[in-house]
Amino acid sequence: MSVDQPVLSLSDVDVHFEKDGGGLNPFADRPTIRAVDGVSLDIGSNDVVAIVGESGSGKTTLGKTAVGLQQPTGGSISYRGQDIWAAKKWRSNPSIPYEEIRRSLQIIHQDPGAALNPNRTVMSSLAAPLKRWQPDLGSEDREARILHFIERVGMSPPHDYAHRYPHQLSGGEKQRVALIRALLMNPDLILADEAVSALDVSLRVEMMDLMLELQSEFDTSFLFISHDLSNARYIAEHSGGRLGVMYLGELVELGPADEVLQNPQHPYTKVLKWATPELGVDEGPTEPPVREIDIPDPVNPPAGCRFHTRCPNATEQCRTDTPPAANVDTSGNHHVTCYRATDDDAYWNSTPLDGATLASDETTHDD
Ligand SMILES: Nc1ncnc2c1ncn2[C@@H]1O[C@H](COP(=O)(O)OP(=O)(O)OP(=O)(O)O)[C@@H](O)[C@H]1O
Repeated sequence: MSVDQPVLSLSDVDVHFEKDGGGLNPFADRPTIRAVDGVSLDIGSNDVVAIVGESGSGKTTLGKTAVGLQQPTGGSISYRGQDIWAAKKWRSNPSIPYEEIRRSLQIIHQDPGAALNPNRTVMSSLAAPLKRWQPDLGSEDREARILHFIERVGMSPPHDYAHRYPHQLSGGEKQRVALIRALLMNPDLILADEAVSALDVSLRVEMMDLMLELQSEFDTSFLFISHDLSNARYIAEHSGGRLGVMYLGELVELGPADEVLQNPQHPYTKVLKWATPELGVDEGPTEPPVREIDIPDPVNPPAGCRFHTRCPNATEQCRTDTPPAANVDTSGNHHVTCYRATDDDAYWNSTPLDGATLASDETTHDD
């Protein structure tokens, strides 16, 4: 294993589900939901990636797949060079055992209450996984470590909080306990799936600031998932991380947060930006920059570029061909899956679809 090896490497990952259906005919083909399609993403040490996209775009499925909870139906996913599913099935004598991979990849969910046993105190809930992963740690050291973390996340006095039950904690406090539980495992990466979405708006920034502080204190990588661009932006910008945009199962744009927001290249990223008033875009179109409001069904996504049915700049080429991910900056860090990112493509000679135009709307481009 090389030290330069990414913590996680997703290569051309697909996750397709069979949908219940077919009516009364048991032999009918079941429709396929293409929850994640062709996603490639490397996450390094001490790296932060925030993924944003509308409901149903595949964010949760991608996150679960990244941490080894969902098996991909195509492509591969590896932890420090070890294929996670080969390790899980103990194929080819894994260089990293699956248990080690599971410990290194932790999760905090939107609803931390659901992950806490209502009949256990905070101390007991936090001690259980530590006992499993570090059986040699004496009970006094274990308690001291837990109390230290409780205080570190701002719950003071720690002894008081340690003896509370989940129903005696606020939503923000439960989320802090979930964060401690993840950190106690000394993980390489934490998946935070809509981890602040259920909190009051006033508490969200506080919680995100805490995650950012702990991320840098422990050098833990974060995969942060949110349907809300302002939250995803906050995390990615404040950590100097990357922002990824998902649309109908595909990662359509990925790059440094500033770059993606100030110079969005995918027409869908421009839509998300338009729909996020917190980003301070005062000027620009009053209508969303799309031809169609409705999002297509992921069971039967459009051919070609999946966004072509809504895209204000779609051409015949977008309807029939799938654009490859292109780099749009010289450092090679900003990728976009759109023909418009390339200068010399046949796209520019292709006929615009009904209602579309090749011209950019500069007000949404350069604001
Ligand atoms: N286990 C499953 N079986 C069948 N379909 C699934 C399953 N999990 C997810 N899906 C479908 O896959 C698509 C992507 O779902 P996913 O939850 O990953 O999206 P999301 O972007 O996280 O949305 P949300 O924010 O609403 O959770 C959806 O159409 C969803 O219904």
